[in-house]
Amino acid sequence: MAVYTDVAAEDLAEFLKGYDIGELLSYKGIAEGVENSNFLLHATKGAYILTLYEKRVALDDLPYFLSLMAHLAERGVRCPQPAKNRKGEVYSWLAERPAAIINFLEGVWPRRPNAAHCAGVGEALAKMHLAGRDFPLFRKNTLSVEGWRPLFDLSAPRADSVQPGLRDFIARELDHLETRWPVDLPVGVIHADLFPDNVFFLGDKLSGLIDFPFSCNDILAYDVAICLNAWCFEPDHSFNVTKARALLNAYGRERKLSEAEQEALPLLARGAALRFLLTRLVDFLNVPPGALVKPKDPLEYVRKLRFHQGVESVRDYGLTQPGCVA
Ligand SMILES: Nc1ncnc2c1ncn2[C@@H]1O[C@H](COP(=O)(O)OP(=O)(O)O)[C@@H](O)[C@H]1O
Ligand SMILES: N[C@@H](CCOP(=O)(O)O)C(=O)O
Repeated sequence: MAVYTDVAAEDLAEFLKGYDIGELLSYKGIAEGVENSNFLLHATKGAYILTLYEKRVALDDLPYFLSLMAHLAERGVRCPQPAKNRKGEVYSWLAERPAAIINFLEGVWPRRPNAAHCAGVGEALAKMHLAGRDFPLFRKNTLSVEGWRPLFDLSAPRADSVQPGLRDFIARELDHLETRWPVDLPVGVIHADLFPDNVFFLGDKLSGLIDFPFSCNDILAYDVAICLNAWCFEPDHSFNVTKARALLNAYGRERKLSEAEQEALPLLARGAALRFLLTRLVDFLNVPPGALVKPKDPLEYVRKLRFHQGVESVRDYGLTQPGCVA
């Protein structure tokens, strides 16, 4: 989260009259995160998160992820629920942005994820994939392979100012992935951004998943690849195979990865690394003046991508027997 758009107290108090959550007691912007403007809100009936959806969220996509949260919660996946206003709507308008209120989820995200956290996220991801099977809405992933070249075109002219040679590095990787991206792997509802800051724990126990604006329909194993990138590297950028094994095994206990999915994992992990490299690069080069946001480091994902480029088989991610989750 971040704060791109400020909200005046009078406007917020007026906005809250449309909801049955009581009077505004206090609110403050949340500096964490990079995508939307978020506020922690205290009202007489409880604590909530107010989100104003910014650049990467299309208005047409709001019903998808807001109703997905309700769908998942009904099937036992712990995640926040959108509050409906008095007209029964899950979002309305504030400060000229679409805005939603969701309930506050207890827990903290792990600053230093360990193997137990990785197992927790693997299990929760698989359960989410299973719970999404009968979700009736469809949303294409605009940040999958077809979306990467437009991001590259936006960032290419200034990419070398971030690191010399970055432009060519990305261009080569994009060519590689565009010609090999799998088309026949199992698809379904994916979270698409299940980073540590989007998974809450109480002690070692996972207490819930947040941040669904990127959720969409895409290759299920691509979601696993996103998590391998987000959870299984150390601060010194080395890959931690113990964490990866814990994540993959826990995932596999709930939803077994097919042989084809396992074989595709190194390529999917390259794609996932490139996706976050590109969005971070675009954001890094285009911080809006006055925004309360700390752009994330694109070069972290260059290093991760280089690691995956050197991966020969899924065994390098901790799986010992292709075709079966150890
Ligand atoms: N439902 C929630 N309950 C409690 N805290 C939340 C909730 N949603 C978001 N937050 C807080 O806001 C931070 C960033 O939220 P996130 O959804 O990742 O932002 P963004 O909209 O930029 O993707 C989280 O790390 C957490 O501290
Ligand atoms: N996870 C993305 C950034 C978007 O997620 P947010 O939850 O931090 O807003 C990344 O790390 O690049």
